[in-house]
Amino acid sequence: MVEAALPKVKIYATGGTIAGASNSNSSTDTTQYSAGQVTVEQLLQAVPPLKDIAMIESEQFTNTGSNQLNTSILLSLTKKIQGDLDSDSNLSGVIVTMGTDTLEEAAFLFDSIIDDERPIVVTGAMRPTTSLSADGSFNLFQAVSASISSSSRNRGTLIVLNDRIGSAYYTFKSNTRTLDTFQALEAGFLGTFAGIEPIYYYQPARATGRQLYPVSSLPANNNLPSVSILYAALDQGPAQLDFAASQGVQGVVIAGEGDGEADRTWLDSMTKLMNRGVPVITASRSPSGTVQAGNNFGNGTTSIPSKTLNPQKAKILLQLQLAKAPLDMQAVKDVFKTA
Ligand SMILES: NC(=O)C[C@H](N)C(=O)O
Repeated sequence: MVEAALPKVKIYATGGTIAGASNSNSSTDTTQYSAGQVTVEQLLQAVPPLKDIAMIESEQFTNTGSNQLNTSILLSLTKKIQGDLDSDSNLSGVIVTMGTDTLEEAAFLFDSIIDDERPIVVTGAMRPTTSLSADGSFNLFQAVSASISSSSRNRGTLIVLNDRIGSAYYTFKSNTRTLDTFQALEAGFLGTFAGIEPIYYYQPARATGRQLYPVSSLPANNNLPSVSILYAALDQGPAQLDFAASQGVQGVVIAGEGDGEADRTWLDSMTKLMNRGVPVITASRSPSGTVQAGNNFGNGTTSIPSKTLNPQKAKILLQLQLAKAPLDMQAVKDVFKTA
């Protein structure tokens, strides 16, 4: 009897706590360790049963904390993933291991660009490899298990940690420490795991607002337009907005109060930027809820509300849109209308 070949997956490892290790060799160190210390080969060796479920190819893409990544590095990774999917019809799915700090916007970027029914599964960990009850190896196993499941297809990029499957569009890091940090408070999770088996609550679907920016719409040099996120708070005047404008920023996202609010004194600076063709998106510093208004600053403001997107995801969307159609304000408004 000929044995059926195992499904083939590709893992790109970029570092993070899932590849982290304590500097003091302490099994209770979950705060002072260094991210990106362990190689992808070592990660795989720590999960022997993986070889029973999938044929794994792996590549050490970077090995760093996710705060050291940038959109240029992530774009080059995204292009590689799209290339792998395009050239290998035997590939069941792709896994990216990374730090959790910027995982939500990295996953959003993959989801916005990669055009394929096969899943991209992004995973990480909250405890380093040297810790008691380190969560990385089981997260990695579940990520591989999700990536080879036919029920994961046509769902875009998935975030898998701590027994849960979330959509890259809505899921965000909600807690600096806890294992259940990734949440999708309003949209809900797409699924869970019964042990290692992914269980989906719904038929495949994409987020309503998801826009596709295929690789062909993106710059060959992987440099996306510069967009700043500015944080609103009491007593915070428009100086940071004026500074960003003086630095030639190409777009601004305001992490506003509540429904995207800021001090009324921001109004002039915002309007000037918009009149110069620099889009100003109003998002919220609140962790969930939509931003609808876009003109709460008084008469005549024309900022663009981020709708369901938090500031860091809105920033990626604006960067992708400005790369595709620079200086096209109407196109930016249209894209955020359905976000
Ligand atoms: N849990 C983590 O992975 C956090 C880490 N600082 C990182 O993002 O690289």
